[in-house]
Amino acid sequence: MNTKKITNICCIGAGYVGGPTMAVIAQKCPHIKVTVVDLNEQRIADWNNADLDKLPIYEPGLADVVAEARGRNLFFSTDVDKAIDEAEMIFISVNTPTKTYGVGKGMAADLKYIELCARQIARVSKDDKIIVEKSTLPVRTAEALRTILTSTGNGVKFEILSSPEFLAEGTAVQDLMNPDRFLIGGEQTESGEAAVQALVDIYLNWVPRENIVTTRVWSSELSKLTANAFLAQRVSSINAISALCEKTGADVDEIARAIGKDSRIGAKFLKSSVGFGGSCFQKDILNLVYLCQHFNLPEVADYWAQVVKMNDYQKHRFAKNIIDSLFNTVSGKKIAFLGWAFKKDTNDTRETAALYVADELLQDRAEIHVYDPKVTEEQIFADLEYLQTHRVGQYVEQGEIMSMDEIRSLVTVHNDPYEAMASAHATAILTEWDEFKSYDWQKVYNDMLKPAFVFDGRNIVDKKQLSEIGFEVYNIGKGN
Ligand SMILES: NC(=O)C1=CN([C@@H]2O[C@H](COP(=O)(O)OP(=O)(O)OC[C@H]3O[C@@H](n4cnc5c(N)ncnc54)[C@H](O)[C@@H]3O)[C@@H](O)[C@H]2O)C=CC1
Ligand SMILES: O=C(O)[C@H]1O[C@H](OP(=O)(O)OP(=O)(O)OC[C@H]2O[C@@H](n3ccc(=O)[nH]c3=O)[C@H](O)[C@@H]2O)[C@H](O)[C@@H](O)[C@@H]1O
Repeated sequence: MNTKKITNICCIGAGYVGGPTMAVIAQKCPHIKVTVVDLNEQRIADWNNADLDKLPIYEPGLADVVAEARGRNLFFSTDVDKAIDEAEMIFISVNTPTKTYGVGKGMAADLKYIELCARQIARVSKDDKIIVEKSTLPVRTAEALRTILTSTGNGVKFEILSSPEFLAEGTAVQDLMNPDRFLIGGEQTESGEAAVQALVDIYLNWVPRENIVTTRVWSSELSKLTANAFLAQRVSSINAISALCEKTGADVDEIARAIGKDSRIGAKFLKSSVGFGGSCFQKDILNLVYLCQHFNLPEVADYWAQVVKMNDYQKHRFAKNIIDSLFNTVSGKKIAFLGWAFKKDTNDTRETAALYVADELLQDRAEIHVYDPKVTEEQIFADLEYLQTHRVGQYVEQGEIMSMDEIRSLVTVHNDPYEAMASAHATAILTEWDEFKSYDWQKVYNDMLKPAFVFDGRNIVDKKQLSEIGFEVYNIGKGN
């Protein structure tokens, strides 16, 4: 096995993980050539765009990192074969969505893109390589990769490492620059340990050794699903308490502050909300549930499934509260949406709570006027269209499939938040963008219909101030 220092890396998948991760590696390791490849020509063209505002992913600080490394030792290309051939280490960073068909539909991770990568690497490679699983994968995927990679019989040797990514969107660059830890799982063989060391050496260019954790492969793979399950469970736990707060007059933010002071609990990730979104929490928990079912652990499966159920309930509760408060129907009423992204500081909308809330209101024929500082109109309609063809989840399944013509007649996307809210019956805050806090709420009030409702799904506006202006304000987890 090759134990020399790595000088040429390839990453398959130029998405939210592959792009920022490789940009940071390239910036921190000018001696390593990093090539990020993707089948999606538009995405690669966008990564190569001279105008850094047009990068395919919006992340604070990312444009500066790309500007420094691109063309020096960071390259974006569609020539996957060439990049594989030249690389000593190949990161696989392709998407692993929930299966939408066949065995494990709606639960298991769809590994078809991973398998395609493995087959392509096996076909193209002429010398030994280290393969790094960056994508989030079910435990024991490395075994399947090995079977494919070693099936050619051409004598090329592969070491497979698991190094899952823990970055969060919106803070990707910061998370990559100062990670709590980088994790590497490898085999306990001489060549396995050499491969682990090769990757440790790369991370050591900017991460202290104590923040690089090494484990067995299976532990590393399962750590990623476990971390996301624990994080999502915290959000569902505080959201469950928010429902009880609303019935009892307790304040969920005060509770979060009180319990967060306990160092065993910790203060982070206790922000009650309209529900978690994003491409990973739900997908990874469903994957975990599927694995537990597969290994005949139904009690464990049920335990984790409840985290997703609670999240569906939270989104539903928010939508239902809007309808109930607006005198039991929103038909023909104008509801402004502030925010569409699944969290602030990202243009990513995958599994965003806003989509599910919009769907429930559209079922009742509300007119929705959306403003989001970073999400495009095209993306919002693509999300709504996707939902019509993938009605999965305890509440959306009950909804009827709507035609895109009807949806387009009910949904308007605005570039100006004040226009979105003018003459609205209600404003719903779905994403915690900072700019929403500093709006001229008196002007908003003047322009809205009365009674003017604000449903704050992120608890970011000052309820007292808005109530004094005259708004009817509903928060999450605050007895009204
Ligand atoms: N989005 C996030 O914040 C995080 C995601 N992850 C995990 O990382 C993985 C990737 O996620 P994202 O970057 O969000 O996905 P993404 O969908 O943004 O990017 C994946 C890219 O892979 C490309 N691709 C798929 N098959 C390919 C092939 N055979 N050859 C070349 N390119 C191919 C796609 O065209 C796409 O551009 C997933 O497993 C996800 O669970 C892990 C941590 C954070
Ligand atoms: O595997 C992944 O994809 C990533 O998933 C999450 O990152 P991400 O989904 O980008 O963003 P988070 O900050 O975790 O937020 C997820 C959702 O939970 C919500 N959330 C988060 C925290 C909180 O206290 N309350 C809350 O409602 C957010 O608004 C958002 O909708 C994890 O935080 C990352 O460590 C992980 O790498």
